[in-house]
Amino acid sequence: MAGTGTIAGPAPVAPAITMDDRCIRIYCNIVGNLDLSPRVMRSMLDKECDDKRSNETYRQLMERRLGRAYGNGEWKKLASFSANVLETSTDSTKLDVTPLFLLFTKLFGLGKGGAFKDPTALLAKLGAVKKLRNDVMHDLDNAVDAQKFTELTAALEELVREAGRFYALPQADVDAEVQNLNNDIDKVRRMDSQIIYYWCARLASSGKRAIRLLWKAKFEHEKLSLNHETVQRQEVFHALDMNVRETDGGKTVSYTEIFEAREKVMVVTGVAGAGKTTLVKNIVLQFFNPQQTAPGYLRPFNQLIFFECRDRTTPTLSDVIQQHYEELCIELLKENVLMALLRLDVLFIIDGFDEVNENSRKVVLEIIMKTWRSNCRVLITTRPHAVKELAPLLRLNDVSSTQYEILPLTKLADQLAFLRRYEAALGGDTLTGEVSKSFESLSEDVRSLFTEPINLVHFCEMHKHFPKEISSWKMPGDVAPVKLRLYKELIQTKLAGSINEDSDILIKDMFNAVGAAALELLNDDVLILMEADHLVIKEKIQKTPKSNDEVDPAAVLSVMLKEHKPLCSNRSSSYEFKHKSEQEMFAGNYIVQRIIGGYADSLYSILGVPKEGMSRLREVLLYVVAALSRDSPRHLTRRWPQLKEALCYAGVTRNAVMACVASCPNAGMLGDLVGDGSSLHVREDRHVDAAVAMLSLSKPDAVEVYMEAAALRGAPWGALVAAAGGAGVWLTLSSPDAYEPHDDLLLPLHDSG
Ligand SMILES: Nc1ncnc2c1ncn2[C@@H]1O[C@H](COP(=O)(O)OP(=O)(O)OP(=O)(O)O)[C@@H](O)[C@H]1O
Repeated sequence: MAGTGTIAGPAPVAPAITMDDRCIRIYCNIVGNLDLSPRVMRSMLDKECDDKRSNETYRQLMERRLGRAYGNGEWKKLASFSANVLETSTDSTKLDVTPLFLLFTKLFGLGKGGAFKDPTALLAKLGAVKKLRNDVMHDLDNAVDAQKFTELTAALEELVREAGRFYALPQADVDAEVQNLNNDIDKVRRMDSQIIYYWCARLASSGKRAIRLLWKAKFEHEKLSLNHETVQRQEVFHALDMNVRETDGGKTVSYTEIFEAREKVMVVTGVAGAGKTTLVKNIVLQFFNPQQTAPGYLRPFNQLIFFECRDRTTPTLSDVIQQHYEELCIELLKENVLMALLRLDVLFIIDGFDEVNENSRKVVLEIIMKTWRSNCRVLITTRPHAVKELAPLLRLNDVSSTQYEILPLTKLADQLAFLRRYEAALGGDTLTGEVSKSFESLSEDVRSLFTEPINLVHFCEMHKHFPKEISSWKMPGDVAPVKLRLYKELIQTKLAGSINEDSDILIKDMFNAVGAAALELLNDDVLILMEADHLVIKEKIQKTPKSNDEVDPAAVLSVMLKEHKPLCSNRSSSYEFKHKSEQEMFAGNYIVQRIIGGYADSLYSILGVPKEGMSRLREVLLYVVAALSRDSPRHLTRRWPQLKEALCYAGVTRNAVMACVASCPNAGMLGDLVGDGSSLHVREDRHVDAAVAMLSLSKPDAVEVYMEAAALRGAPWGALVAAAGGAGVWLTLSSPDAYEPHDDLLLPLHDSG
């Protein structure tokens, strides 16, 4: 069979052909659609393009007929996935059914030499052949259907005869072509195991089934980062929206719509924890789900290849193929399986381009170079900063792409829906709704810390591990102590395997390195870190005493910082703590460690900021007081005069003082800050206890209580009146029931003076 792509690689030992009838049917359909159809169409194309110059590409021919050149955007829109092959091919040998069909439709639209012939009948016959190709290549049930091959042979004969009419060929020529076609059809029926289409048939027949188990085992479950609990990945999957980067202002689309892009390469970007890997793993699971036929957006693909850029051990694409189709590669050789695969309709997924290394870069490049055919598509995920490295790689290989950005979950309804899935998956039959209820009860400020999926999963984990702390979160800063513990455990997981010793001290030192930088940046009023700042912190982490070469400081930092891709490709990335309160948390933690570590330095020299600039550290100082009161009250007492002064310079508010004391009762000495001659305001029931603690150490002129009667009834109101001593107590009660008696709340005031 001429031009059928006989195997170019080392010939495998010819297998004993014990093909079952099913495989023969698939073989016929594959050869019919991948070989016979294009050959018939190519011979027609040569007639249609008899004016084509030998060194002219099909794009150039179309431009000549159009009378002008296409703009690049116009061309991409017009030629879609076939753009590349049509602008590089000067003959039809590399064109298969999809670009051929497209070419015919466009050429007919352009007309030839002013003459117009109605192509409707011919296009209908071409369309029938193209439809059969897609039916067979996208659905195995059709590929095993012998009737499809019968339909195809009939459709091809009709096409040859219709082309004869359209191009006014002599009847004898048409009959000869039909005879040739029938001879080829007969040859197909006597299967040839030495041609590439045989391997294609084997792949189409058993390839998907062979790797289904591989991916199911790898991806079916998701292990949570902290408690090693697992959830079914597909059960918790939340369909995230995407922003199309190319369109200014950004159109929002669902993740399935990214496959509607005209470009063959789709690049999905997202910050750390935005859900890139989760997205592609779910796509893999959906593709291989044995229970259902693949969802519509995946139906055009016959095979799926998944490659992770963090892989350092797979040097070539054929090795990747070997991992996918181990058994077939033993029999057919990996190079041949790869060659055959590239003839099928394949989706290549490349995950985590930002983690690419010397080896995996070669594989990525091979994928990009070998998938020029219109039947392959490539989905690449990356953190935003690496786009500037990926874009030139694509450009250099003349590949156009569409870029999408995963959108954060900013709406409460979406956040709750996300949490409920995890809660249901973790709670088994006992869904209590506690996690989502607890989240819903948080203030909007606090909730704004949880817009990336990873943070929402952390919330679930914190809820499980530290539920009491969560119920006391009132401000973003409240999340910090619990987060710190969580960060510690996340880094421990990141470092697992790279350190042998107890990681506690190493992590403490790393936190200090990051905290010192966070403090310095706050002092300079800097929230965005430039590449140089990032480098300095990385060096500090590397120099921590228990660190070693195995510890990757960038990986440790990626747990704490989020990265921003520059808009301009010649600029470097910038970084940011996941929230300002987290920067304050790391800075505060560093100060606490310096104080507890027994350093004699004055507070001001630790803070490194003059009194006038102290307001920048307001929240940091409150964090320090709260942390010391929790972890080492004696150090709080010892440092209190300095801290009090700094807090005064920082202009800490009464409300903030009250909130701080409320979350750390040992911090009652903050009452000092309320000062003589002023009054203490109590507006929340949880602050009543705090006010009692503060009054034991300071004596304001008055205590003013503004509260709902029911709330005050549940608080130690009597103790507050007693602690107020000589200070005047001013009580303003509110109640939904105007006639409800409140005599009980007046009782403690009796004899109070
Ligand atoms: N769409 C989603 N549905 C449910 N959970 C998700 C989703 N996306 C992410 N998650 C959760 O967030 C975690 C982090 O997501 P993922 O690893 O996919 O992020 P990423 O963008 O690949 O991050 P990185 O850049 O750090 O590799 C996942 O392990 C999963 O628990």
